[in-house]
Amino acid sequence: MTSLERLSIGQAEDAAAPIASNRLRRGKRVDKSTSCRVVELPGSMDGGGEHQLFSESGYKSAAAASPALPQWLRHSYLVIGAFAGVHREHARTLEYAFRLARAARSRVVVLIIRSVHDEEQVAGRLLIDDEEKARLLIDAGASGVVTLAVDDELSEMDCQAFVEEIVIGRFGASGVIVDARLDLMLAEAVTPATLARVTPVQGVSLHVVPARPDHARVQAGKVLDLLDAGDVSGASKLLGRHWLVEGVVCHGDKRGRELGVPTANIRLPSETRLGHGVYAVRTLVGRRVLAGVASFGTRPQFDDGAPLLEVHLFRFDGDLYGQTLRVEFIEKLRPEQVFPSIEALCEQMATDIRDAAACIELYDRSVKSALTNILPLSTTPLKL
Ligand SMILES: Cc1cc2nc3c(=O)[nH]c(=O)nc-3n(C[C@H](O)[C@H](O)[C@H](O)COP(=O)(O)O)c2cc1C
Ligand SMILES: Nc1ncnc2c1ncn2[C@@H]1O[C@H](COP(=O)(O)OP(=O)(O)OP(=O)(O)O)[C@@H](O)[C@H]1O
Repeated sequence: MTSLERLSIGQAEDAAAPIASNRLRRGKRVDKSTSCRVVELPGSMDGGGEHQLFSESGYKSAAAASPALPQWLRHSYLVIGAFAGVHREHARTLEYAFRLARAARSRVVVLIIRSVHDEEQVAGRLLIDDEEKARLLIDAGASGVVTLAVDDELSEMDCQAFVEEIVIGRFGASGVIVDARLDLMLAEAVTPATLARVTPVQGVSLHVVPARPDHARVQAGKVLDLLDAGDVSGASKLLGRHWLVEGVVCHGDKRGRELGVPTANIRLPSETRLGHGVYAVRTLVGRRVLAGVASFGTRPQFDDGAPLLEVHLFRFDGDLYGQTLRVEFIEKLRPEQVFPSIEALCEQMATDIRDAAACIELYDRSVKSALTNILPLSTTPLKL
């Protein structure tokens, strides 16, 4: 999703209607309790559009409430996995699928099977939610993303039923691409081995992306440990993109402007494990990406209150209250500290601003010279 605007979220009835418009309806945040949602992404949806995404909270509800997959997405290559965190390991599988699809002049649809473990991680903002995953996968080049949670119906399927009812029945897929370590816990484990037994009989090609050795694999847990330690650049390397958060700007203690550094305050979920400290950030404000410096923590200098993200944007003056910002973390500059005086804190903040500006300038230059595969926030791509 290039504009990174608010996604349009349909409720159950919307889901029954075909998506016919490419207009983004500015809506409320996703109601996670909705049984079935259709998320509409920008792009040409009429006459064989490119971007479509369904997110469903269970197989049964999906089958009952959602429309059949549009004709133009049938006979695609189907990538199946959990996509927890959407990191470079997933990009590798996707890249494989894109190559196959290009050669066959076909498309790639991603089927995300969402696990309970994944949901727990998402709740703590440690991993990204369905909406964010879908944005990344669509940006990376997938034509459709469907998310299914393992409900009673799905969990009772063996591999054959999974292939017959979902891979063929729902998607009409011509090929399936999976990571060698796929292990979906249904009534019978869905793994490359069980798929290999079933798919040839059903006329579906199976492509297994070979596993890399353990030490070379990216695992969501490693990313989380790095975030815990505030090592956001290390986490970015594993993710193949920057870790980011999204939140609404709320009112604070009216100190920022007095200190000469106004900060847009964003409350992150209490479980957020990002290490406290001062970071160089890039922030999406409307359609503009602005460099800035952010402090995440308890402000020991003043109150040691609840952790808060405070973002000071460079070359910006305006009212941000109530706006949704997306903040991308580039580099940690230092830990939160207590200074001998407010003046000393202000001096340090001036240094932080200079350091963050230099850090982001360097980052921008390295992106332009293509030395890094982490591209600008507005495209949030996945790269190998
Ligand atoms: C670049 C930067 C560095 C900061 N460093 C610290 C720090 O080391 N210790 C601290 O207690 N607060 C730190 N803060 C938080 C400020 O104390 C806070 O932004 C200020 O109190 C304004 O709060 P308000 O937005 O609620 O008015 C920092 C803020 C910024 C923007
Ligand atoms: N360059 C900037 N970066 C961040 N916010 C800015 C900037 N310029 C103006 N603002 C506005 O100023 C606000 C932050 O100001 P300040 O830090 O003084 O207030 P606050 O802590 O939110 O307290 P209160 O809302 O109670 O006045 C932001 O929410 C935003 O609306």
